[in-house]
Amino acid sequence: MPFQDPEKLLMESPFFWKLLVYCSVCSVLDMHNAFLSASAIARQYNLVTVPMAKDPVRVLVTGAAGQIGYALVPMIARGVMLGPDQPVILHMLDIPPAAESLNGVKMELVDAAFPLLKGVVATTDVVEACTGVNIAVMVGGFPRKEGMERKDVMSKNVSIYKSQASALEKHAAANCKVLVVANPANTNALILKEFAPSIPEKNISCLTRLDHNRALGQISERLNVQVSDVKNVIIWGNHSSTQYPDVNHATVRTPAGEKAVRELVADDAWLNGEFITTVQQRGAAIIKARKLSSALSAASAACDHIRDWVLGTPEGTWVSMGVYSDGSYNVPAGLIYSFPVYCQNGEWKIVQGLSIDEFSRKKLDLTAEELSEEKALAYSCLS
Ligand SMILES: NC(=O)c1ccc[n+]([C@@H]2O[C@H](COP(=O)([O-])OP(=O)(O)OC[C@H]3O[C@@H](n4cnc5c(N)ncnc54)[C@H](O)[C@@H]3O)[C@@H](O)[C@H]2O)c1
Ligand SMILES: O=C(O)C[C@H](O)C(=O)O
Repeated sequence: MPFQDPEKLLMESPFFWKLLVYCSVCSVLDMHNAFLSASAIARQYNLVTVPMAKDPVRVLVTGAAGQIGYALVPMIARGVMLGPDQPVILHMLDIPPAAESLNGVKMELVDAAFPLLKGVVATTDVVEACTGVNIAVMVGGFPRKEGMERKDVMSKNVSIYKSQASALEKHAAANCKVLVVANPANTNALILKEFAPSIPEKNISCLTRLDHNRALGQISERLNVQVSDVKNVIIWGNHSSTQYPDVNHATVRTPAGEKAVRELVADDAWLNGEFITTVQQRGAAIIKARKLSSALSAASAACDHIRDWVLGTPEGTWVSMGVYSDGSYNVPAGLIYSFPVYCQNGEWKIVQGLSIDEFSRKKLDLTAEELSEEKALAYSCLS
């Protein structure tokens, strides 16, 4: 049932008004007490059906003054992430040089008068930001600048994720779900996991849903079908140019039933070549076109990721999430690697038993190797 304001529902009930008049008389025209008495009686005796309002969920967005943050926070406040009946309290963290801009975002959130938004914490204090949060979307990080080596950017970001891991571990709500967006997303998530040992590994993930959605988009354009009719692509591995977008199990809903993407595209050269490189390089193509990295699609994918994780994936549909490898599909355990997952009751499970051909095997191994190298580099930066 959609969320309805209980007080408004009470006011709309003719019976409530009769009761109110009666209680007013009894309270000798003390209307405030009369209202409280009438609503208490009405609720106690179930005279009016009033749905229970949900408690707000606290959602942390780090790097909230940045460009993904600016696209993401209104989506969360509108119910795109957790549903149209779920009130939220936004916790927004950024660093002191961005404090004024962060405050501007807070002002805009107030001005937008989102009915689901029950509070905003805008802070540069990591402890205040993390306190009591149920969901943490980690977007904050140091962008790569001209002349910087890969190791320099890795070094800055893994130190941020090491310190924010401790703050989340100590101050977030029990069972807080964490999504790392900032690059290198898989390795930042791994560092967060390693330095927050009391957060269960099943609660830490990284964003590869943007790549998954990009793959759906490419197939939909190629076949000229609705993107919502395409499903079960897979992104394996790293959110980098070694990721493997795999369509071997993907299908399209057609008037004649579900058909395999490979059969409909009927062009293996395209599927094994240009399709893969287009998805792998899409982030770079956006940077080239916009002179900025993707933001609205990244924010939308972050909402998709959390929504499916919390509310479940549709029957027969899987999505891609960067999660802690348990050795499934012979991917080395101990990496944060993107797998196909089903979600139910707030938990993800890796889809098992999919066939992996020789072409795919090489691609799964290549991206795993890159992740192992990143892990070693991250540890060398921290030591
Ligand atoms: N995984 C994905 O699919 C995906 C997609 C797009 C972008 N990204 C990555 O997301 C990150 C954010 O992108 P953006 O375009 O919003 O960048 P941005 O530079 O616009 O914003 C980053 C924000 O993080 C803040 N920040 C820096 N250090 C911080 C810290 N220690 N704590 C809190 N905040 C901090 C900065 O002040 C800034 O406001 C980048 O690393 C980008 O590469 C990932
Ligand atoms: O920020 C980037 O390097 C690209 C980003 O991860 C993306 O996939 O759009």
